[in-house]
Amino acid sequence: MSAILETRGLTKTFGGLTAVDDVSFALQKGELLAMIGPNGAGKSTCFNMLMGQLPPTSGAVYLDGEVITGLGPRQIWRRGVGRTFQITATYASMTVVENVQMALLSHNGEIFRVLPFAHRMHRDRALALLDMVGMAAQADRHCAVLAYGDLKRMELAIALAHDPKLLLMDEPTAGMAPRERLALMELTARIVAEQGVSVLFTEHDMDVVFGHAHRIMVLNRGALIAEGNAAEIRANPLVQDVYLGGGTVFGRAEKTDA
Ligand SMILES: Nc1ncnc2c1ncn2[C@@H]1O[C@H](COP(=O)(O)OP(=O)(O)OP(=O)(O)O)[C@@H](O)[C@H]1O
Repeated sequence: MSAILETRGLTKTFGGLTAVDDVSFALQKGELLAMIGPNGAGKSTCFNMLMGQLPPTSGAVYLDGEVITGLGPRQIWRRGVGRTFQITATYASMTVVENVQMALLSHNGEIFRVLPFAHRMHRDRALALLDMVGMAAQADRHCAVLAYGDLKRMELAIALAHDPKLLLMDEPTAGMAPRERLALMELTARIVAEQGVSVLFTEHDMDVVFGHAHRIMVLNRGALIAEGNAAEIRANPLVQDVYLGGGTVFGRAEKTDA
């Protein structure tokens, strides 16, 4: 395996606060890597630096071995990094398939050139992507009437329309019911396995993390304090300390495994 994404000494300070503190990690190709940590640990700040929304104070980010530190979000996106957000952003007035078609048009740089014919373009590819996320049957429904879990699946299809080699998912299951969360992560794991996309995600639901991540990193107060597989992370005394009374957090996940 080789690294698709790597950070070295990534650091972000806001005034006197070090939100991300000298974080170095590597995400291997085809890996589903989770970044966890309590509120304020620095996960979103880290994501924002990876995606070019925030310049690091120091340190470097490499995509497929090339430095991308300092590039803007659009340049990084063009290099094959997709992102899903905590709050889903879609065109509510369009149908499901039209939203994915728009993403395909944007990916191909065709948006303005072909707007009058947009509804006809890339429909087959859009339907194939919707099929991949289990949404083909809802293709012609309007987004405004979709259940939240379905919107999240559509958002995944939109992210995949850009054919990303790396997908950054910031709390992909936020706002979902527990069973829906596991289903979305199961779907993500399947896409990782079948499409060869690499994924880095942040998540508060430990069942989701321990159920599906290949590897887990733990941030606390900006610093990377542990890294390993589910068993190693559960057994790590530092991690248990961070998740005070950690019995609650990790206990739930253990029950799922049993
Ligand atoms: N733009 C900013 N200006 C000042 N401080 C910030 C800014 N963004 C984040 N912070 C601070 O940096 C720290 C890390 O925040 P961040 O949002 O990255 O944590 P997080 O792990 O994503 O938290 P959560 O799980 O609650 O989303 C926090 O103390 C936060 O208050």
